Amino acid sequence: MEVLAMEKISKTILKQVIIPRKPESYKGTYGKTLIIAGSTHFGGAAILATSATVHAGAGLVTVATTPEKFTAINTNIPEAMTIDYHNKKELLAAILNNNVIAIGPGLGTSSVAVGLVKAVLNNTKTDQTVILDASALTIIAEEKIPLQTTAHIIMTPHQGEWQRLSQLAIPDQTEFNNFEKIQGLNPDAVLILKKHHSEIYYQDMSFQIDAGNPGMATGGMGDTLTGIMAGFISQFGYSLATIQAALLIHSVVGDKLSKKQYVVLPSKIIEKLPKYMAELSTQTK
Ligand SMILES: NC(=O)C1=CN([C@@H]2O[C@H](COP(=O)(O)OP(=O)(O)OC[C@H]3O[C@@H](n4cnc5c(N)ncnc54)[C@H](OP(=O)(O)O)[C@@H]3O)[C@@H](O)[C@H]2O)[C@@H](O)CC1
Ligand SMILES: Nc1ncnc2c1ncn2[C@@H]1O[C@H](COP(=O)(O)OP(=O)(O)O)[C@@H](O)[C@H]1O
Ligand SMILES: [Mg+2]
Repeated sequence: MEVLAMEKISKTILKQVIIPRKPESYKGTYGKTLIIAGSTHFGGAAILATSATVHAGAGLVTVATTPEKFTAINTNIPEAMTIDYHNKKELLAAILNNNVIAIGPGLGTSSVAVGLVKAVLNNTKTDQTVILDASALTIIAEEKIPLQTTAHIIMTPHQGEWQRLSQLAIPDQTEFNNFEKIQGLNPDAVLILKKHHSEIYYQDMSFQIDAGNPGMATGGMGDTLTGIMAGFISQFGYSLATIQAALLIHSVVGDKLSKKQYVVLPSKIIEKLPKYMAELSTQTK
């Protein structure tokens, strides 16, 4: 039986992580990120994840998607580069060349998508971070693909996706059971379980955010979190603090917007990020 509440993540983490940029820096300083996302019916997920990554501060962002979405992506996020994820050679080069790889938003579960998930898990290594979200998690669950990369792994399921992956019905997704399932998948993987007051499982520690609201129950909200997570790790480096800050800022901005907006749009959270990050980075600690 769970008696103690999980540790809450304090907002001070935001000021610790979001520090002023060094004058001599350049785009390479803030990391290279590859977003593998989108398919015929889910172009918006790729746009939101990519836009969130760019707005969160990743130095160079490439999106691997289906070419029919290039125009939409280039129009919405001209800062991002595009590659065709059907082109195995280009895709492999991109997997090898990026520090952070986020895969899954709007990818669907086609045979092409299955191949993309396998390509990422088979070709990433120690100094990289792989963020597994949405369709990538569904594919891993359905195809029973082992999480065998030596890269850092962050899984970001909602409760339905975690049910598929862990076989735990939602009422059974307790702290104890979740830790046990992570051990079976990959003991080094980080789990971000998205819900009202989302949870982080990191090594043998667990944390919860005390932010977020039902106005955020809007399609594309998780795709946006994936982009923020990718952008933060790319820019601030992989650490527990970076993961906590990315998860928290998404909901803190969501809460700010919900004061005046009944429904919180993912694109509005993205738009607000750079200004809020500037405010945090200049505040005294
Ligand atoms: N604009 C775009 O392009 C968008 C594209 N998107 C892309 O669509 C793809 C499919 O992703 P998905 O999350 O929409 O559907 P899926 O994987 O079938 O999971 C839903 C199942 O889980 C259940 N469920 C239980 N608890 C839940 C919870 N807390 N939160 C959510 N669901 C919960 C739920 O139960 P129900 O709602 O039926 O009660 C249902 O049975 C993926 O690639 C994604 O990136 C979206 O991001 C939207 C915007
Ligand atoms: N009632 C709620 N309270 C707090 N946060 C919520 C609520 N509903 C949704 N969210 C947040 O919105 C996001 C939804 O993610 P997800 O279901 O993956 O969206 P999508 O796949 O449509 O992009 C998560 O970060 C979740 O925590
Ligand atoms: Mg999602």
